[in-house]
Amino acid sequence: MKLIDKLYERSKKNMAVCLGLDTKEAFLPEYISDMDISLGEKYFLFNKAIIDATKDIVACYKVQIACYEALGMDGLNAYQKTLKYIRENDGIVIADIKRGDISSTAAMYADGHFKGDFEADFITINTYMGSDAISPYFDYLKNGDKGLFVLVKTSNPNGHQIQDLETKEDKKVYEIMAEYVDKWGEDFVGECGYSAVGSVVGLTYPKEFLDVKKYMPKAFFLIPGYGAQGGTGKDIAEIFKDDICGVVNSSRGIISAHKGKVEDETFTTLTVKAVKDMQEDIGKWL
Ligand SMILES: O=c1ccn([C@@H]2O[C@H](COP(=O)(O)O)[C@@H](O)[C@H]2O)c(=O)[nH]1
Repeated sequence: MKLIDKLYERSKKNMAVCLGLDTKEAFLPEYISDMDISLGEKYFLFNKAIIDATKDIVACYKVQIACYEALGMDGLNAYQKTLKYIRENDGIVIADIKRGDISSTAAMYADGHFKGDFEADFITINTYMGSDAISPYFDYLKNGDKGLFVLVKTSNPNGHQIQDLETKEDKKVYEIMAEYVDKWGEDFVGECGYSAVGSVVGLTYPKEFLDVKKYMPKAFFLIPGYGAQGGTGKDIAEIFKDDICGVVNSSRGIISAHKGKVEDETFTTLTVKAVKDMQEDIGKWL
């Protein structure tokens, strides 16, 4: 089975929940904070406990590399161990690395994140530098066991400054990007009808989401913006009207759910509850 088909199946089974491991010191339960080990080692113990508790109820995990890079080598060690642990447990992992560069450098990013120490299943990329920033990844997509999520319309408040500009073709910049995503994905479509070249579109702009979807009917979506950024299950209803065409990420909303409430080994009961609440919130509108 191709990776995109596996992600699609898991998304349908687990109500599209993508659990974001944006691990930060402030989110650690006290029993881990108090340990006499490095911060990176604490991050991994925290992530491992969350993965063990949620691996059968989420569609996938998204690991935000910035949270680990911020700790230097100690953090990158935790990042590596987290990706490996998810994949060893038959989980699907999206590395949120948002890379984008000239093709000779993009080829190095492809090697760095699709094999070796930092091997992930999907990675996020930024193609606002054009086709050169994506073409080096295509070789890795041919076998059907890797995938990409391309930034199209991001969830942040000021994304409109560039992405919503009108072009001389009477389309917005993000609409042009969506057309490119559709073209780039043509050769990598799975049995489910979606391509391994997917798209990042934020839930914080539900109207624009419906607009952008028309330009790339084969794109599977990575949808950030749920929970901490204000997105809700109601916002996703229209987007998922015909099909569960993506995964919805929540990071802070899930991994900090226990803070100030449960600080011992049982903290993951509140992580699981946060995942189930999110599933219910999405499911009730479908
Ligand atoms: O448009 C985008 C693209 C990526 N992100 C990332 O998703 C998570 C969101 O975290 P929350 O805590 O659920 O808000 C984070 O890693 C972002 O870098 C995004 O938010 N918007």
